[in-house]
Amino acid sequence: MTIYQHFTFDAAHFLPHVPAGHKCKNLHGHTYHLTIYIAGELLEKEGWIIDFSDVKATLAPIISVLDHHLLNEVPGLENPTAELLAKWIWDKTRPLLSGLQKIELKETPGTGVMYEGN
Ligand SMILES: Nc1nc2c(c(=O)[nH]1)N=C([C@H](O)[C@H](O)COP(=O)(O)OP(=O)(O)OP(=O)(O)O)CN2
Ligand SMILES: [Zn+2]
Repeated sequence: MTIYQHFTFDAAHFLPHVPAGHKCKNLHGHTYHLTIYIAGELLEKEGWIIDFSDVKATLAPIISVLDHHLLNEVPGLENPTAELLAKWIWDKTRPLLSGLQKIELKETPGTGVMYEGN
């Protein structure tokens, strides 16, 4: 069984490696939508895979590094594309959440990335 939990955070960024004149070279912001998928066995007594509260508590310190910050200043996010941000979130979350299966990160209503660790 797989459960999921949705988070949002707001952050500014610019993309340093796009060609001159590309709009994303300018500082701008997004409301990111992050969905975390966790797979595991149903615990018989509790009737759940993991308490959603525990997932929220695990993600909180990771998201707080991003929320209302300039992503380019976060170590490891000097080129904060959606792809590299998803990988960064995965790399921070995976050691803390053993059943982590997939993350989805939407940068705009119509664009985003899915990452399963490879
Ligand atoms: N593969 C990727 N392409 C782009 C990324 C990315 O992370 N991965 N990022 C950007 C920029 O961050 C940009 O802010 C997003 O631009 P865009 O999709 O054009 O979004 P808009 O809302 O500005 O689109 P409009 O159609 O102009 O409203 C670009 N590409
Ligand atoms: Zn952007």
